[in-house]
Amino acid sequence: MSRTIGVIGAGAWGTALAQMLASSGEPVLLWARDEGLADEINATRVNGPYLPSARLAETVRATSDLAKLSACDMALLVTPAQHMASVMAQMPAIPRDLILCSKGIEQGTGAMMHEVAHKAAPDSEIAVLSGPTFAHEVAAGLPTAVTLACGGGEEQWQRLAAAVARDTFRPYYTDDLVGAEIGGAVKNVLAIACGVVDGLRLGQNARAAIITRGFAEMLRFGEALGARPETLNGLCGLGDLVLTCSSTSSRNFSLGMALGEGADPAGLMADRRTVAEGAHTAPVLRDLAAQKGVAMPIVDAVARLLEGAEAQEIVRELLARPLRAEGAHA
Ligand SMILES: NC(=O)C1=CN([C@@H]2O[C@H](COP(=O)(O)OP(=O)(O)OC[C@H]3O[C@@H](n4cnc5c(N)ncnc54)[C@H](O)[C@@H]3O)[C@@H](O)[C@H]2O)C=CC1
Ligand SMILES: O=C(CO)COP(=O)(O)O
Repeated sequence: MSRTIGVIGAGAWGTALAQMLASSGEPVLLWARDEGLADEINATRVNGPYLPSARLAETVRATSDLAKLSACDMALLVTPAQHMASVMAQMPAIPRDLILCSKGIEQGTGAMMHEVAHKAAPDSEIAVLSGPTFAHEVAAGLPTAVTLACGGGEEQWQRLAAAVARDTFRPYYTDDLVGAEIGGAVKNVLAIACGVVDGLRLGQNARAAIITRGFAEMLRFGEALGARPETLNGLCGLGDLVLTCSSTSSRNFSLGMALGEGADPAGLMADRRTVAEGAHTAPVLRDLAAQKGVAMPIVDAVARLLEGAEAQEIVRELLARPLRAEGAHA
């Protein structure tokens, strides 16, 4: 068994996590799909297409050979949510400890990421790392705190916390995998909604209203799926919601802004190299909420906008909804 930590996915977040882990001198093996990118990272110490701001430590080695990651005893999975299953299926063996870092829900199956991972690797112990974490800040060593949800309970937490905590990277424990995943998946959709508000110049009152009413949607959906409210009140829920709903550094927020400014959704999606997970999560989240009888009007609005509905019309509809008690469940 190699003591090297594996990071599967060399987008912005996988690269930042690799650099954060390597900051203590640890060897880290980073998998990039594209052989040319792996070579470029090894030769220049920079991931130009996805995280140009960071110069990577010498102990980060990139490879495009997934089989090499199978030899690690711990791996962070950092692919876009929709590609996690296909990447895992290509691995000859899956490391025992898996830390899932993607934020989304699988289209077609409606599966959460830990369900996708468990199906592909029933013998692995699964954890979820999620929270307010812009990749470029983590790579720069700026202070960051995350939720580390461990399905294997406190024993796994002791092992993983020791492996991923660093001077400026601080994990907090929970055993609530579902809550940790719902926070990250739902906040991406709400960040799109906040971007739309900005793009339409609807003001900061409206943004605060979307964050608060969106958080109520996240809590309702979480309750229906068995998440604990205190998890969603934490870094992976409220923390990440606040970060991504108020910054153009968020790809989801920026996508929403462009929609609010009148861009064509299909064109926006076709032109992307980076992932805006909320656009993939919105339709599947809307369907899951409907199946569970959970009212999520803001999520529904984002899904319709992405299907081409007119933004001003959606806003009129949201504002015309019946008046109700703030704590009401609908
Ligand atoms: N960038 C950030 O600040 C953060 C991102 N995340 C999450 O991490 C996950 C990955 O996002 P980023 O690293 O930001 O990605 P990115 O947007 O920087 O890069 C896109 C990634 O998708 C990969 N990709 C494209 N098509 C693929 C395919 N068919 N199979 C496998 N991989 C494919 C590309 O190789 C690249 O690594 C997402 O779920 C995101 O929500 C979580 C926290 C922070
Ligand atoms: O998840 C993130 C920060 O916690 C990154 O957000 P975006 O994917 O919207 O850029």
